[in-house]
Amino acid sequence: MHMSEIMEMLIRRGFLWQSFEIYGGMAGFIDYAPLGNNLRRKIENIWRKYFVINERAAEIDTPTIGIEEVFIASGHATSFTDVAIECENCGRVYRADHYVKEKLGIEVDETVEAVKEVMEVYDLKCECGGRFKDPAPMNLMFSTTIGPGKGKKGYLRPETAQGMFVDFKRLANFFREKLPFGVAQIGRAYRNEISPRQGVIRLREFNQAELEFFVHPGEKKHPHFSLYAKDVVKLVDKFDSQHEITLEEAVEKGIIANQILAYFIGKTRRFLLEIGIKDEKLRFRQHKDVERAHYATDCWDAEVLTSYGWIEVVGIADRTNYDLKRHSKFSGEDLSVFVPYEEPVKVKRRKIVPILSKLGPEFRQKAKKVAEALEALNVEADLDEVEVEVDGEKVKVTKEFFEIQEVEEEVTGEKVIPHVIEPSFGLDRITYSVLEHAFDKDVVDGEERRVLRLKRWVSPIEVAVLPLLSREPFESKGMEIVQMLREEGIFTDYDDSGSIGRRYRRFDEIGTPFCVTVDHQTFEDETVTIRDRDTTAQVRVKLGELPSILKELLRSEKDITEFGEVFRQV
Ligand SMILES: Nc1ncnc2c1ncn2[C@@H]1O[C@H](COP(=O)(O)OP(=O)(O)OP(=O)(O)O)[C@@H](O)[C@H]1O
Repeated sequence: MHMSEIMEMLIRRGFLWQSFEIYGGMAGFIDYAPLGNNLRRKIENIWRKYFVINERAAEIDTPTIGIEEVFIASGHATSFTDVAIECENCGRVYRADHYVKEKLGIEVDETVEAVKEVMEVYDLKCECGGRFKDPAPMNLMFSTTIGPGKGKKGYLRPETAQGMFVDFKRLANFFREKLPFGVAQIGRAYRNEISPRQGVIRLREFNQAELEFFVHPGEKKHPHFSLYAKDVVKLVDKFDSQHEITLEEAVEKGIIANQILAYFIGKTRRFLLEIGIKDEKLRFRQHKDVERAHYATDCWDAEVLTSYGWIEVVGIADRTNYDLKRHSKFSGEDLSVFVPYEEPVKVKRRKIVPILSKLGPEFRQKAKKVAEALEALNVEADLDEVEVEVDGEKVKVTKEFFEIQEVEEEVTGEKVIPHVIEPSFGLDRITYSVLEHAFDKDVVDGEERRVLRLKRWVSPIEVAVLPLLSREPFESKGMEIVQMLREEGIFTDYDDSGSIGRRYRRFDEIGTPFCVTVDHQTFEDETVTIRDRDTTAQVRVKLGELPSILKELLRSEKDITEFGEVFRQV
């Protein structure tokens, strides 16, 4: 099976098209054609079932353009870079680590220094034979201007995640300040990838489904871990050691940093299997220390084997509280939640008691804020002077303005900035991998056929209604059945052109799991045949029972022969 053979089929049959095709196309952009679009939507809905409905989580939708402040705080404005190399002769620009891997077969750290060294040692040249300029970092965000004239600087979001961090205060309130909770977002993300030469794998505009799961920093556990604890997963750790191990053991041995990461690895695996990724072509690879994003402590990628090699389709990262802390610092908002203790505890502390009669005349309108800042301080020893911050300004307060007293207080809880575990899914890579893994060929009736063995519940067209002969009354009966199935919410197509064998092949090629045929007997006893794409077996069923039988077949992997008299078994 070759990549170009699959791509040819996907384009011809209406799954994926090159964007701007009539103008020559543009690398890094694809159109979802009717079938591909339906497939991706179905995958999204299954994702929702796993990561929103089945968690204490909610889905939101925030703008795809972000104001500059957001990306300064998140670090993307300075750190979201790849190292680029530009040819002095032909002007082509490459992503350095990819070019080095392709030409020299070695991995290079994504730093300017490391790339420079490799270029010198191996005397790396451009494909045109030209010399490269010095490597330089290139920011991957698309920038834009919001509003007329000079306007305000903005960026197209490189991930959906920031929208969820920026809304954290409202979200915490929505979840009644009770941890853990998750926030999900499905939407477009944009990265000005340097040299997107891998077709549908590296896009400049792509679709992400991200879950930010906020937890107490001291409780990196998930209440439903037992659901996946015994699942055996293939892991490649940061030292390149391979393990085939239960998730429970991987946590016990410290291969996976915490239980909640393991939980999401398990859940991600089950989701990917449900949509049709093959288990034997799926592994989880831990990021090496040098590879991890600027915000993460531990990170695992779900990688899928395709004709492009192993590709990352999901990143599952422990982002700690990096993002919330940064947004808190840059916005001045308190992004902590108050976590109550099971029992209040008594603590002794030395407290500053401000002397208000003296503070007033000295600090005037700021006096109240100075007093509050003084009260909030914890002091270890007697002090002659303390410093507090009021409205961003540092203020020195000498001891004539306060007393230090030891008090016993009842503390009912603490403020914490939650940590976040983030499973981040690339829907385009996933959709493409599902198509590749489903692509198959076999021999039916002595002829080679191409068949897309998609899981029934993701197939873009679920049922095809085919009149045996393209004339009346077969056609009207066929259209009547189409209408009946569509009203039941089944994605149904109708085809009356060409021989019945050719029509079956057409629907096999696009992965339609069932074909319903109107034949002579239909008019005698109100029955039709259903044909199964994978086994090509056919059964005869009563027309009145057709919708319920198809619905049951479409949500299960049941054998068609359970549902009716076998009409033809190949
Ligand atoms: N340019 C892209 N085109 C399509 N999907 C992408 C692209 N960049 C990232 N993704 C998807 O989004 C997911 C989460 O993004 P993340 O930031 O972890 O990717 P990444 O590690 O930067 O990807 P890569 O190393 O391949 O550039 C990835 O697992 C991937 O499936």
